[in-house]
Amino acid sequence: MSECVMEEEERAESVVPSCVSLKSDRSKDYPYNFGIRPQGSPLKCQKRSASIGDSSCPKGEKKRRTELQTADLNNSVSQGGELQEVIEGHKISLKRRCEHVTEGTHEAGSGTLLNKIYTELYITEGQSEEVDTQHEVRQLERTSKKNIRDTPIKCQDIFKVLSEQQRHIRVVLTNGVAGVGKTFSVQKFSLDWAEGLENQDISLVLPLSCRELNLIRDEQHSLLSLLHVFHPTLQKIRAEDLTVWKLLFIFDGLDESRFSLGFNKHQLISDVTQVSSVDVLLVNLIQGNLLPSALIWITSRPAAAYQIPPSCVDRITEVRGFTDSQKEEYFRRRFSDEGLSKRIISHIKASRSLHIMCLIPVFCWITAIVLEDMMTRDQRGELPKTLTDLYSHFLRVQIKRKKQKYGGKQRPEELTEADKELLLKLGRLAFEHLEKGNIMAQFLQEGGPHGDHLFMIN
Ligand SMILES: Nc1ncnc2c1ncn2[C@@H]1O[C@H](COP(=O)(O)OP(=O)(O)OP(=O)(O)O)[C@@H](O)[C@H]1O
Repeated sequence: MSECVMEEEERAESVVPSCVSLKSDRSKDYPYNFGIRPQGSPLKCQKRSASIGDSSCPKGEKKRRTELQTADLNNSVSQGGELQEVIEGHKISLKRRCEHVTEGTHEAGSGTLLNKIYTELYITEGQSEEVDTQHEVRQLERTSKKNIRDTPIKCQDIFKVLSEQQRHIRVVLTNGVAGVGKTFSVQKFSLDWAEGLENQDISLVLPLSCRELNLIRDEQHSLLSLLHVFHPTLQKIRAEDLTVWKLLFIFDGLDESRFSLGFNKHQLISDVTQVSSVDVLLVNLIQGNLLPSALIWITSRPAAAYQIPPSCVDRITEVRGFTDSQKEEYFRRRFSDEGLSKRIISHIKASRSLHIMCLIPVFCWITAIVLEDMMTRDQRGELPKTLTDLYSHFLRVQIKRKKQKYGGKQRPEELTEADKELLLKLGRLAFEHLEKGNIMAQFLQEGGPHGDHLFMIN
């Protein structure tokens, strides 16, 4: 999909690390969030403390030890309670950030509820074999018609052992093309967990966006300090807690990572307090040298997934997008006006290319934005039937929204000379980068009237 999208409020703020906030501009909105179900941490602490005893001790020493054990136990119990609080706080904060997606001109955090618009995705275990070089409409058409022998799997089940042949699933790699819903899946998985609905055997879910990890690429960290940086609510968590709890690390958007993950040659790290470069920490986590019992979920566009050696991966899944009935469900959920959703659905069904492209959720979103605008406000124009039509209208709607949000003297529909110049420059930039084979690039336009703007060719 070649699109040049202006990054603005259209994307939800990344819910991952709040302290290193960078507005996302991948397919659109994102966020994550996590919670925890402490698996009785005080109990585990008690066990650890109680094992200190040694029957071969002399009497005085034994008494002293007993006293020490009791103190340690009390300490652990109170720390366990404190830990529980920290975890609950983290859960609440992540839930808050995960439950909304910010779209349109909504202020960050006040957008649509994820659960209102989230539509079940078609996810399979396994992945398509070949890299497809056909035009994307043909590609998608073939994909949707392909006799898929891979097994459908629900997002919330990706770490579950589903058949007798399967062993423990520690590392899951989820592939999917741009805009197919990988980040939304991460967000939904996290929200369900934070709300206590799914995967409650996991103590702590830790989402880390690869894009945001890039920001500390040149820094040295231990795994513990890295967590503190990206999840400040977990400041009080200690090294030993990480080994006791069942953790899930989620690395979303491997394709955006600028790390070179050297799986063949790297420093071995098994201590969560040992400082190293971030890429070395990631490799050790994925390989299981560091926190061997932690679960790891990596999402990636297919072209970048090769970075993870197959030997490290216990399960590969692929987000395939929406089936035909899920496409309809998406539009029904999105619009409370039933008449409008019916009209949109029948328009999409009548246009072969739009219908095929709506396999990809982000395309459903673009279609929804454009058709809603045209059907409710601008009824004169002919509805777009081709992709070029649709993208042109999308650009127009985005410019209009930007003007509505930031104000301005001219009518929102009108393009100023400056708008036209900017659009032509963006077009030229996109074209030049596509010619160079850069299918994804970000540019920062500094000093704009409303601060910096991030543009992405994607
Ligand atoms: N399950 C879903 N229900 C409703 N809308 C969805 C769903 N999945 C994705 N979308 C829509 O598609 C957009 C893109 O999804 P998402 O960001 O999750 O894609 P992605 O696979 O992570 O893309 P990229 O590889 O570009 O990061 C979302 O912002 C949302 O508008």
